[in-house]
Amino acid sequence: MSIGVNVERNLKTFQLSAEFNIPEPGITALFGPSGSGKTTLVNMIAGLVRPDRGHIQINDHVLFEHSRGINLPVRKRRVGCVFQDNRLFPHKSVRDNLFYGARRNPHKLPQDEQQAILEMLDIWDLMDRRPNLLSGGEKQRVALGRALLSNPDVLLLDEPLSALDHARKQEILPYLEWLRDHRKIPILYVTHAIDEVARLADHMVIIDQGKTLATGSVFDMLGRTDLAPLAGRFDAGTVLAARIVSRDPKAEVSFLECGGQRLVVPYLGRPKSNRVRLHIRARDVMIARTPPHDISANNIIPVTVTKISDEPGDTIDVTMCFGQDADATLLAETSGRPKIHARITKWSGSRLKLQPHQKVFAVIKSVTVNGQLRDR
Ligand SMILES: Nc1ncnc2c1ncn2[C@@H]1O[C@H](COP(=O)(O)OP(=O)(O)OP(=O)(O)O)[C@@H](O)[C@H]1O
Repeated sequence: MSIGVNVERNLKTFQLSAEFNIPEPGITALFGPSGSGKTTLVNMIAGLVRPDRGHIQINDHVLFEHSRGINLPVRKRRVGCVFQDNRLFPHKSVRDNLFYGARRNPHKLPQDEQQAILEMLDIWDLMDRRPNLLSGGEKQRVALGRALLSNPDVLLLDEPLSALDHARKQEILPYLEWLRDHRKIPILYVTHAIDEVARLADHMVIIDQGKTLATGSVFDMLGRTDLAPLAGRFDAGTVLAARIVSRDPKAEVSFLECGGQRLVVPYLGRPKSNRVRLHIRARDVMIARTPPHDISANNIIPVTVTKISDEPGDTIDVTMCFGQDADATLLAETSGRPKIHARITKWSGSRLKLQPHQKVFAVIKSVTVNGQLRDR
């Protein structure tokens, strides 16, 4: 499964010219500041806005191709959409909303897959209610169910959680994780929230002022310190893949293994899977020349400095790879050895006399590590 997008559109005060390919299933985060063109792009894929030029393709299914005059209507695109404002029919029951698109769809989902989706979304008790009697989180679950039951080739989620409070977001996120891990369809997920990107996404497309700025794996993109200034929202950090080694419920901590190092994080209470994805913000990482003792921080990782970016401002971004062996820097480039980023003041950097290839220690408080379970 793949999505290929290469489109242009002139909207008088705004020019969109974006190009990206999403090569495999999984969640691709479409990330960018307000007004950068994310919703316009989603609307183009959905068939709600017509590009001036270019093409949009899902696998070998061409949705739009200017040069050949192809512009499929919305109902022929096999695209499922969930918007921030859910757009449920207020006069229809949850059941009728759910099956609205599916009834007229010639590509119906098999009965058992429909059941699996309804089970997963846990909406049996809501079936006869009207949307005005649902909570925000319940409405979004129904909107998600309606999109999935239409058996789409691609799912477009345009800030589906942004109108929800923290508790309701936590209610929906596991459903999105289920989708990511169990449905083999590409999902394009528009969000402003970097913690959602770190938790859910496999790939990232970063868009600014109507242009694609960068695309790549979420591990690479979140570590790109050069993208940090993007509207002040792109809070650079590190996403690491780790494995749960053991847990201590009494001490309320979990012990993980990542790149040959042990990491301690707050207790992860959902041990369904032993894989975990960690998000560590660059500003939460300290650097020490010698291993500190008698310190509350639980994670003191021997690392080697690979890069120091010295940009205007009072901070520097230091990239370090795990390990202090002679060829650590080389291994980080060639064998995917984990890297970690720290943002420290220039003053600290010069005090520590930091330079590339230097052996130092990355110090991370457990509580600043955001750990999320993942099946893969
Ligand atoms: N129909 C239109 N006519 C003219 N300008 C438009 C039209 N639709 C969108 N725009 C402009 O295009 C730009 C991009 O808007 P868009 O809604 O795609 O951004 P966004 O990245 O989704 O923003 P947000 O995160 O705030 O939702 C904005 O400057 C907007 O005013």
